[in-house]
Amino acid sequence: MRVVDPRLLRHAPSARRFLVLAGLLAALSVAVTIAQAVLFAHIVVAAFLEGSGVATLLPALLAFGGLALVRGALTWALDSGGNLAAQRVARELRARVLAHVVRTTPGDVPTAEVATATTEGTSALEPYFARFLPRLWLAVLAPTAILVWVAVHDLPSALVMLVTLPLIPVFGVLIGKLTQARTRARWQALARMSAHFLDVVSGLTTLRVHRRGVAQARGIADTTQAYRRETMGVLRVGFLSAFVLELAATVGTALIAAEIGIRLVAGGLTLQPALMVLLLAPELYGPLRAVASDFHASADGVTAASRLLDLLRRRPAVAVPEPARPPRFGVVRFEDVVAAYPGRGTVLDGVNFELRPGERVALVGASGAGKTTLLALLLRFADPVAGRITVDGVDLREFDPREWRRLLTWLPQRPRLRPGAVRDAVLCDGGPRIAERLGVGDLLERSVGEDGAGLSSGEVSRLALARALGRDVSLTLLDEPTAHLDPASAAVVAATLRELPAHRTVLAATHDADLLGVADRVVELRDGRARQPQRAVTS
Ligand SMILES: Nc1ncnc2c1ncn2[C@@H]1O[C@H](COP(=O)(O)OP(=O)(O)OP(=O)(O)O)[C@@H](O)[C@H]1O
Repeated sequence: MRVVDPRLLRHAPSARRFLVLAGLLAALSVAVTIAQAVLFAHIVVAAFLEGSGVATLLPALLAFGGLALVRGALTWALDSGGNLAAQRVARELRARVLAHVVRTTPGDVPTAEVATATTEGTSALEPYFARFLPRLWLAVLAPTAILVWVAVHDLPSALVMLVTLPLIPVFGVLIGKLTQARTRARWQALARMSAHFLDVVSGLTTLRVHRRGVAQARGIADTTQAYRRETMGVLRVGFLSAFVLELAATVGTALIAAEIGIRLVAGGLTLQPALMVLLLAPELYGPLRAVASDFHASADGVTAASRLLDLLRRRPAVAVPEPARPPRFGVVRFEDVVAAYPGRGTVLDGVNFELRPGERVALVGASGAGKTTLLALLLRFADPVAGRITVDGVDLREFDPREWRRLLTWLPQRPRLRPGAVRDAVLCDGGPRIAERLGVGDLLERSVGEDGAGLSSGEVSRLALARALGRDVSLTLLDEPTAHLDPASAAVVAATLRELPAHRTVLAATHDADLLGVADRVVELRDGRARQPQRAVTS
């Protein structure tokens, strides 16, 4: 596992800036630490061996106090800078991931995974930035600078330091390997728990109907227990690592103290360098010990970040050329369009047909014939695997899908409303009037919860229809618009379609006789092809 993922630096500019800033602050902090040790040794020797008075030592004492303040300020700056960077990076990554997943095929998004990674995952970045990264810099800079400084002033002590120092990284790596496996297992358990919970909640009605509620509660308890076990495992490794590393650092410092003591007694060393080395010894091991014991925080942060970054690696479902052409509506032509799903094979196998501006076309075909798939291609949820769809001769792939979708409205088979005030969800040019005609006008003052909670599915369908028909756009795509409606409402939909302004083009997948009556043309999908357009049956 890399302690700093280069992709993180690429995708989150705040991470790059913080890494540079943390390096500078850490370098300053190391310089201040060394200066403090030198000053302290000087003050002690001057006061106790040379008998200097307070007046003589005042500048040195003031400088020492000043350095202590600077060191405190640097530690504070590193901490709060880290917290700030973590929040910024979390925001940047969350925005990127969410913007990216909406470009992948709807239904193909691992919802629970995205939810976990962008909430729990991003909060795991906080200890990583606020603690681990600054300490990583200190762990690189402090031992190097202290070793060089001590080597210049007392070579034997530097040699002892050089021999004992690797103890900590060695223990750190051993424990790190254990931490890494444990952390990965913990994240997997968390993702499993979230996905399972989401599945259960979305299927709650079905579970109640089939009296499977209690069994599912047991399932939730089991996945929660598995997550608890993994979390405790990670904590155990964390405590173990803290103990082992503390021991290694203490042994290292003790060896240096013993070596210095012996040479001091034997007269091979004077007090000032001895004191300085003794003061610097804990500073040599300290940052390494801190970074090694924080490895589990880093492992959590790195794992969380790499899960977010992996989501960014998911290829978008549709290609977007740079620069994308601004879309203009016109004649839509399907030219030998082939569509396929992995594991299902070809659904549309050379579809050819034309949709002229202002036409009302009904799309019919047996269940599974590919009507929804054809609408999905027009919506650019996917691109044809062969052939092309053109708008006034321009390949649909030339346009930015988001810009293209601004020219359309779409009523899916299972429509949803944005949670909140119903009026806001349906707010569009003619929406409220159509809602009124469909008998759901009074619902506009109500509010709707997640997934349509608080409204019946028929009410959601009618409100969504009002939204789709009410927006004055070029192309309206309707997928079984009357499937969940009573005959009276279906007749209103047909009448509304008939009254739509002439410039609006409508393509509706339907079997409803009323709607077929409104259509200028009927296109039938059979055996993966669009059959010769027939004249619509006029009502
Ligand atoms: N995401 C998917 N992965 C694999 N196969 C799929 C996927 N979506 C649809 N299919 C398959 O593609 C075929 C066409 O599906 P599609 O939903 O386009 O048909 P449809 O004509 O709209 O059917 P219906 O009238 O029942 O809504 C079906 O056999 C379906 O099982």
